[in-house]
Amino acid sequence: MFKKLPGDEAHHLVSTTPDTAVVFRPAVVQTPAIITVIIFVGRLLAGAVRLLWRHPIASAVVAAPGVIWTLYGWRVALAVTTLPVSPLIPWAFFDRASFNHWIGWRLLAWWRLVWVYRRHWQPVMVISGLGRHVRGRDYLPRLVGVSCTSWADVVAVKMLSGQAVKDWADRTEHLAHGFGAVSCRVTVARAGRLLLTFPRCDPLAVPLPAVSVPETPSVGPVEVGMQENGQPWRLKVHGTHVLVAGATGAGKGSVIWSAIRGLLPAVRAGLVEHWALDPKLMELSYGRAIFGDRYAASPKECADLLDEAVSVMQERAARFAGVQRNHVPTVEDPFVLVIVDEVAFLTAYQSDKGLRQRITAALATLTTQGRAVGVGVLAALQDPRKEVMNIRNLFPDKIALRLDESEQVDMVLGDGARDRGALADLISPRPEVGAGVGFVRLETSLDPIRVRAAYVSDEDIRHMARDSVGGEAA
Ligand SMILES: Nc1ncnc2c1ncn2[C@@H]1O[C@H](COP(=O)(O)OP(=O)(O)OP(=O)(O)O)[C@@H](O)[C@H]1O
Repeated sequence: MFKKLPGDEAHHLVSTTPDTAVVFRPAVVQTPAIITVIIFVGRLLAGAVRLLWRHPIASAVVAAPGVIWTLYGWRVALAVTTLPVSPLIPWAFFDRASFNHWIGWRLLAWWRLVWVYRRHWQPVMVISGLGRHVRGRDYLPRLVGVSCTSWADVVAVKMLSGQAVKDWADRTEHLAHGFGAVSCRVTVARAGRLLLTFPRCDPLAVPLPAVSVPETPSVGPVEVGMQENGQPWRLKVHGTHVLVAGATGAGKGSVIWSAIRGLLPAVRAGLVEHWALDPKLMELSYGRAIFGDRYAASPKECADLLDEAVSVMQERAARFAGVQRNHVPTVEDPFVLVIVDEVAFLTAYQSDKGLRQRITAALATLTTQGRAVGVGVLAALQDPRKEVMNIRNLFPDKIALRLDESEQVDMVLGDGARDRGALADLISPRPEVGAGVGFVRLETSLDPIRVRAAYVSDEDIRHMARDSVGGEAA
């Protein structure tokens, strides 16, 4: 407590030693011990009443054994406490999934709420700058609740009035480290309410084997890997165009090959055709037999193949005009998926200006007009800068695998994607941990989803090529 001086007096103070701060001596008030004790006991009682009021069931569960012990002895108390819990043990052993669904995750959520989030809430909010300390009072965002899934804690928060989502998105690192997680993602639940996702473990840390080839022909969405929440990652290829961006070794090949693999039954049924452009001669050449004569490697061949795709597109557009607005794959008009490995080889690094312009024009035509007539483009790209790929915005769906620089994340996924947790520049460069890992934005949500593509090995590709040759021969 500081002795208060009226403002006028402070103005008229004259220091006899210039450049020396005026020091106000605090007035010390001795509080009688009895008052301190009364305040302490009062707070204790108020806390106990608040606890009973807020958590009546939990309090009863804890207090009941003590009461029974006192009244009937410890044997009865032990029997009463263990009997209701005993059926849970076999349940947890034999049907872990349903046990976790009904009991396990709720218990864990309660524990994480008490032990991690409520305990650290005040210091983390104040130090990260999300809470305010005004005239001795803390104004903190409200911790609404915690729920747990198999891999993450989801914390519901009510923001302080006047706060913006960006205030939180800018502090994901503070929040993650403050609550002992490796990362934090911010999602808007509704006006003023956020969901913060703190991963507890990483289900994508180990490589995924190739997804088995589907039984029935389908043009997608094709299962190409797994989402962070354990759900399959299904990639839409029909009715869109997809750009896969990632540094060298990021695993672009695994996305492309998983998509090709998932469409194989539809290829055999004649509903899909894969057209491959392989300017690096490394990736797609491995399964060359899958593409038949729709395979091009030299820039001239690539330009010719793209022009052919444009012709197919224009012929269909002329036929469909006024008859149908969307493409339905049939044997007569199959879905054509034009697959381009390292598209910048053809658009930016191509020394022949004439070919470069031809290829860029054909790609731009396909990506602007091909969707509705059943011609899609799936392209891989190492460097997403505009100078390298000036038509990248013509691809409605983009996937950001490991990127070299943080600025590249928003170039691929759109403004604000990195702030919302798409930390593609922090994906591990170790192939076993980070290859095929990336972020996507699904149509239904602005929030980026972390995914991992399944790894289609050389052996898998050999099988696929052999089967497609066998299939054709049959
Ligand atoms: N989904 C995946 N899961 C695990 N490991 C993978 C996966 N995809 C690729 N890898 C490993 O990472 C290595 C690099 O992958 P890949 O060649 O597909 O990357 P890329 O992005 O196509 O690179 P580049 O642009 O240089 O061709 C592969 O040799 C493989 O061992």
